Amino acid sequence: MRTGRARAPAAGTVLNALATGVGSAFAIDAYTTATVDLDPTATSEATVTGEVAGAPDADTRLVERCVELAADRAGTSLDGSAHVRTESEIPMAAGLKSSSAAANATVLATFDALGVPVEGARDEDAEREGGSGDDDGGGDDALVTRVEACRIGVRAARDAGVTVTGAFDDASASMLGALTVTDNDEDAILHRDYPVWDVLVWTPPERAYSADADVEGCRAVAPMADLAADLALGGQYGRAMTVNGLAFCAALDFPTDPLVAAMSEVTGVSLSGTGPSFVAIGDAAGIERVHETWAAYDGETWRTTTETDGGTQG
Ligand SMILES: Nc1ncnc2c1ncn2[C@@H]1O[C@H](COP(=O)(O)OP(=O)(O)OP(=O)(O)O)[C@@H](O)[C@H]1O
Ligand SMILES: O=C(O)C1=C[C@@H](O)[C@@H](O)[C@H](O)C1
Repeated sequence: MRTGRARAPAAGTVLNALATGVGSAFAIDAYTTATVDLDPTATSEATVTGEVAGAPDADTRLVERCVELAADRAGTSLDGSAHVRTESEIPMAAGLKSSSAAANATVLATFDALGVPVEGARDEDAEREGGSGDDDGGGDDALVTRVEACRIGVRAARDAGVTVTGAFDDASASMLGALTVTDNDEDAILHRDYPVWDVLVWTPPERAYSADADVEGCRAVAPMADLAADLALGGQYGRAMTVNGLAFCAALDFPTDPLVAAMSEVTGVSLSGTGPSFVAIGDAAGIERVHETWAAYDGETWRTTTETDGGTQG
């Protein structure tokens, strides 16, 4: 039996990509951990099974597909059985990129089990991969970069049907850490930065699966998404977030009260992903004032910070 482990962080939204294909997200300090057990004993049919700790009915197709695709990339055929188990601090289908974190952690854990180190400091990854959707490994097939590992998880998410655009924005923020702006149609990184913020998250009790989101409604706010993209590419992440929040709350029929209550106290505030969570970024004092207001809402309100390390093996 060979066992591999890895973890990857959740993320919050600067810009939802459902309107135009351009999106932006930043990693936060909450994690999903994956453990992959590979039993090489040959069976008549190789099996990959999945399990989500605390959620026996969860759909495990995403993480199972991640194991298959990572093994393919490593040139290993899964003749025996493979089992992946995830444990997560991130609520599922809450807008906090649980699917990206689970996919990234599983791909990294599979490579860990196979003894394949995933290369690349975060800046090297961004430089090597910046702007190119075609160059998957810097030209060296033996080398797996973190961006390539991330693209494997994005492909698995598309295969499993849990995403609309592939969500390379969320996946790259989770895998590389810090903040990315991406073109999800090309799976390309357009911009990268390392802001340090206090972060407030409100997660209402309901859940919203990204694959069920009203895509036509999101496309209708494309002019505001273009404005948010210009702001984010110019480094004005907070203003981009708040424009995004107003536009996508309108498009997806979420309340704007949490945004209005927060926007004069913080640097930026938005609906995260396709909801229902909201995220605010700013300094500690402003975040604490908004915390007092959001704490009265139903569900969980919690403080965290930006995360800059991204996914890690072992
Ligand atoms: N911890 C996990 N382990 C295994 N699979 C997971 C895990 N978290 C999420 N998933 C998969 O992702 C799906 C949820 O995807 P969805 O995109 O709706 O959630 P999200 O990533 O939290 O939301 P958003 O994209 O709005 O941030 C689940 O149905 C499951 O297939
Ligand atoms: O499924 C998708 O393609 C996406 C889902 C949300 O997280 C969005 O925030 C993201 O930009 C794209």
